[in-house]
Amino acid sequence: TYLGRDELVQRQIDPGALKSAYDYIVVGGGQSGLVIANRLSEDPTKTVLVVEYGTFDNNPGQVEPSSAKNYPPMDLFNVTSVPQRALGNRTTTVYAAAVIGGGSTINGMFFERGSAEDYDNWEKLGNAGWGFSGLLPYFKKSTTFNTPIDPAVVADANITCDASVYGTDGPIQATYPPWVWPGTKIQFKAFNEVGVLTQFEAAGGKSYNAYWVPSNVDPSGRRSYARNEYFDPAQSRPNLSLLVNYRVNEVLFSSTKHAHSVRIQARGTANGAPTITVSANTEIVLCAGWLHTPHILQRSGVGPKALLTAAGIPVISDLPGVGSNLQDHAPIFIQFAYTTDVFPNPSSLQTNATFAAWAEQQWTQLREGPLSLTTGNSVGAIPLTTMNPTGYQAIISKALAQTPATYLPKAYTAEQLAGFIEQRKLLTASYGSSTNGIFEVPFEGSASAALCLEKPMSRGTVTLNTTDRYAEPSIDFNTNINPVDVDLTISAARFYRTWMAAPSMQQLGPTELSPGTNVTTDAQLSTWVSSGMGSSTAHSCCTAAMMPQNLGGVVSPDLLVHGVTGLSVGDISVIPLIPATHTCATVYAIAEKAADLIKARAAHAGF
Ligand SMILES: Cc1cc2nc3c(=O)[nH]c(=O)nc-3n(C[C@H](O)[C@H](O)[C@H](O)COP(=O)(O)OP(=O)(O)OC[C@H]3O[C@@H](n4cnc5c(N)ncnc54)[C@H](O)[C@@H]3O)c2cc1C
Repeated sequence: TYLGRDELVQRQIDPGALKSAYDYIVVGGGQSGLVIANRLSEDPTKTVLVVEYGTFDNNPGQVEPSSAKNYPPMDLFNVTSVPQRALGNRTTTVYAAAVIGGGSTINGMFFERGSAEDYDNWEKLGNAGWGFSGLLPYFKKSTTFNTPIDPAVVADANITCDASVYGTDGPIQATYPPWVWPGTKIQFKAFNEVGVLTQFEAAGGKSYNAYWVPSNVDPSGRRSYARNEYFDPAQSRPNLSLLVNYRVNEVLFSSTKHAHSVRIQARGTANGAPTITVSANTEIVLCAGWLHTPHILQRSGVGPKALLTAAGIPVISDLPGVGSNLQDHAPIFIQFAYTTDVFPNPSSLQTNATFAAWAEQQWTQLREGPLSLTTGNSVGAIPLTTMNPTGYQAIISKALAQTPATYLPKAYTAEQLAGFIEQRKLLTASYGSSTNGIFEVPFEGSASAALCLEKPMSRGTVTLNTTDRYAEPSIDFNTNINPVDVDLTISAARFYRTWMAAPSMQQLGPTELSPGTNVTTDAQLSTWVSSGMGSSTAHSCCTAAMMPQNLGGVVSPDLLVHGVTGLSVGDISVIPLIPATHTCATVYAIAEKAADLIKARAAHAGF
């Protein structure tokens, strides 16, 4: 159901109704912010204010499956990267949500977790309790898995799942939509033939090889996300307030470096326009996402000293890691066509009017059929040992022989270098592991795919504009700046060809369109990579990393910002090393765990 304007106005607060202080202030009402606000306001004695730059997207279409592939510009910040040196100086697309519910409101609803190794690596970077076993209770707490509504589809496609790895009463609903393109089964079989086995269930820490992935939709196929599952049920709590269309400019600190309030300003007003200061009695929690959490920290005097000084911002905590360590899953589109495709296939919706009409009717009358799909439900997360069995050792040796500073952002300090060297140890171990995906190949019956680099060596930055701190920061992914990332991508492209050459695939008649069969040498493939790769699959993260301060980290394992008190981060920025998975489910788990940590320390302090 959708709220009318009057109801909306009721649950938002007018700036005039703001109190001078709340127990908690959550900065950003995106995906993680709404989870944390819900959990903190479960205690009716605690007051919680959420300040969100965006507003509600009330378009009914935004909860339909078709919204998975259409990202409304009004729900995103209008930003691009700086020219990417290893991508022929192209600027690349940047995704940062600007709407209530954040990324969960607009994302592709591909709802998976990483492998156990992904999270165990976080723990190894100095973060006790953040390994897979520490996070699994929070993955479960955030999610309910519903039995797929069409058992015939499940049986026919042989979708296997183990509901016990999910929760039974978590807010976010997940299931398999009632449709699978027939070609998907052939693609699974072809994967098996080239050494990529099918997982029975990936979400229990086995997200590598080939597997099925549910969509975060409710049993009627509608988007299940932070707004409708975490915010709407809490909206009547008198202790929870939400202020929309306001930007948090800065966090303000006492002389003892305690974060006591935030300064906010109406969206769209000019620099120097009136601001309002609101205080937090207990804690301020930054949930402004990978782009703006570091931006707000930098504006507030928490960040690299040289940068802050250049911007004329007094240094509260010299944390060089704020805004660096940026990672994402860089994609490149590899294009094939099937000359003898099965019917129906994904392009039948465009090429066959009868089928398209049938699909439309299935959807409007029964909410079934191909239009129930979000972004597909199957993926390969291929270990490097499978993609390149004869070459992976050489890639590992090359990575370990590099002088790291050569490829890292210039501003990296000795601490950050030390942190990267720790990350590199773990990354190269992953390159040699048969239980961790290095490249992702999403598939749903189409011949083409986006190959996504899951474990990059390159590191990017988010940097404050020193002459206008309220302008959008400069975003440099540094995609493929480390040549190891190019080697990995070449391995993936060659392996895709191997997959297309598998015996079962031949019934579909695959033919290569791009890069083209004449593009074979490392040099040729490398040119293709530099001209075609993007920087982001909307999984940007890691810009306020949870790592020790002597490794360039920004927050401790309890998510408190190093060097100050009363300030924590609860969003995707805290990830130290990007997991080989789409990030939404992981963000729910982080936010659920963050809320428990925040509650526990308040109880301990007697608040
Ligand atoms: C287009 C898109 C498609 C995606 N597809 C998938 C997918 O299919 N599967 C998957 O698993 N993941 C997907 N993701 C990734 C996933 O949705 C995100 O990683 C996740 O939502 C990030 O959550 P977050 O809480 O860290 O940040 P966000 O949800 O982005 O929340 C940050 C919030 O802070 C607000 N904000 C920013 N600055 C300020 C400020 N100064 N003051 C106040 N508020 C501020 C923003 O408006 C935003 O609402 C996708 C993401 C996008 C953007």
